[in-house]
Amino acid sequence: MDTVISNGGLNGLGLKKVLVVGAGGVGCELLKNLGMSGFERVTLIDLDTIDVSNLNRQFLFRKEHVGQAKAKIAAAAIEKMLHGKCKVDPIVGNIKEERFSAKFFGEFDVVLNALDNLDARRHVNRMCLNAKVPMVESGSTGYLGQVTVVHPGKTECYDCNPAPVPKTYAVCTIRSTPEKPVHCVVWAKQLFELLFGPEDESNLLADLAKNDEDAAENGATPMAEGRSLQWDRKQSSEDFAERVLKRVFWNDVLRQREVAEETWKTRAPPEPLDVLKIAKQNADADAPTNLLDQLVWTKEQNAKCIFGVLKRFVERRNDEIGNIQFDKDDDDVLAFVTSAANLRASVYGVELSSAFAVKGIAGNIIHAIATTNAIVAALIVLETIKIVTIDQGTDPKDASLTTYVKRFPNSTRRGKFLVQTERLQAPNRACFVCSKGRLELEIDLSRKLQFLIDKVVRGNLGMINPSIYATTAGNVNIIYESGEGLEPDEVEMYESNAKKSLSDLNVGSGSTLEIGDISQSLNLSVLVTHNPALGSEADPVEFSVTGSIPESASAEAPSSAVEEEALQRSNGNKKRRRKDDGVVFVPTSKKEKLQMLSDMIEIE
Ligand SMILES: Nc1ncnc2c1ncn2[C@@H]1O[C@H](COP(=O)(O)OP(=O)(O)OP(=O)(O)O)[C@@H](O)[C@H]1O
Ligand SMILES: [Zn+2]
Repeated sequence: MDTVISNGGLNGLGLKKVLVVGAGGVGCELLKNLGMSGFERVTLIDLDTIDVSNLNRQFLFRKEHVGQAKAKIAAAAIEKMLHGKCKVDPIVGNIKEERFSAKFFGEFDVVLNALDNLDARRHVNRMCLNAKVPMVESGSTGYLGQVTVVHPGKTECYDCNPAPVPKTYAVCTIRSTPEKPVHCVVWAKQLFELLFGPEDESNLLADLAKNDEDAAENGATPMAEGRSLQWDRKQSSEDFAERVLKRVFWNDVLRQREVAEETWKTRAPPEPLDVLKIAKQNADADAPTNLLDQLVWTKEQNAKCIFGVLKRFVERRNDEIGNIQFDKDDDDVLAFVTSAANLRASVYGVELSSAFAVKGIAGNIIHAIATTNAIVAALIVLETIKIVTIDQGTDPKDASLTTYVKRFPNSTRRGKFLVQTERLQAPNRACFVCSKGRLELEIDLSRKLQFLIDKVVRGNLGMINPSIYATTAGNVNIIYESGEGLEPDEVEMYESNAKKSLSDLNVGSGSTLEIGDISQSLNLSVLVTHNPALGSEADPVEFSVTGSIPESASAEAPSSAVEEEALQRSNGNKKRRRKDDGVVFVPTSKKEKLQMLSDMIEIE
């Protein structure tokens, strides 16, 4: 430790200001490497507290730190380890908060991502582009790892390659012909969201709730359309549990046997289960309590578990019902999803799974491997040193690299390698983030504005506080705004708009949406095409977004001078400037890349 050089250190690394985002598996390794390499001025942001499950690989944390802020404990551990030579400034917070503005990012020489989710990565990418600060991006998933560098305006940004779409399943497989545990887990998650989550018209089981003939039969008042399986406030917890169980494991299974008669000629038909009877008859079979061992529960245990947990939601968490998000770390949620998936599996003759396995499938988890994290963190530091010591005038494409850590060595003429490098590419001229590319959106216009906001604008485009202007036949309409500074009547108006369909808001085929997020300094032009077939059983893809090169972009390079201010406020009046509607070119497809980001790995 005493070998650390001070006074700016070797190559002046000690004077460089580094921002590290994330103090998890990769972050802990990275902080140690930075300190040991001679970096002395590090700012560290993490929003989370230390969990017992972090201790096996996040080696800066000890048992006594559980429950405390990661950023603070990691900073203190590094300072102690390096006798105060490396000063780590901890910030407990979400990097997406507005206080972390482009000015904040601009104070650093380099930003290092050690994150575990796509949203935060995309946001940091945008902030670094705005602040013109180089960023090192990383990912680690099981045996696979990836490190790459973004030099704003000079190399590809994080959004230049469209994110892989998470695996979706044909609605009918989930709804009526599950064959694998994963199909049952996806179904159970959907059922959970239907019963306890926010209203979502794209829930795969929405129709299950609609034909609720037995709601009336059981004396329950049918709720709003599509929600009749939900808890009716007048209902006891036991009645609610009975109704749900009878509905999904008995009545609906009988219906599936009739409806899909053809299917059962080639495979065994589903067998309805009287879950309530099983749960009550086996009063002495223990309901499972340990969710993390790898035992597979029996049918009886699953029955007891689901009956218990359904009642528990009503008895203890009724004020949250309608707003509970799926969370793999919420024990009630995991107990529900495991037992529901396993009972479904029993009905369809699919093998049952342990809660541990279900947690992995439902949360898309691939267990972290400390060695991969260590390799990734080492690569991040190598790229960082190159960035901060690079000679002015050197093309960053000649210095920085993308590196993949692979599970199996690939053979090359020079031998077999577990680590493979690739040159950085120039920005994708159709990228809507760094090159002002135009976007085309195909969507069913009977969808609600809320769907557009949640799935397209926040989900697909990665915006946080969007504003949306629609232009149809030359008329401009402000249909949505969010973020701070809105008047109460505006908030009310936009909430009411969110419930309307896009066509009711005058958005038609050929309309242009100008979608902006001031916090990300991002404004986009999106050309809309109506496609009523999207999101149907035959075509489960709910919408499609494709990038294109705007006609106005210069042939040589994307220019930040093309920057437009589509959304501008002045004197309380909203004014806007519009970019020409250019002819749209579809870009040639980008080279195939290994997709290793931890949260996007396919389940199968
Ligand atoms: N928006 C964000 N702002 C700040 N920190 C974030 C943000 N999103 C994620 N992080 C932090 O990034 C780190 C990622 O680390 P890692 O992948 O090891 O995840 P983990 O939550 O510690 O472990 P696991 O998910 O494997 O249980 C976490 O500490 C997490 O709190
Ligand atoms: Zn880009």
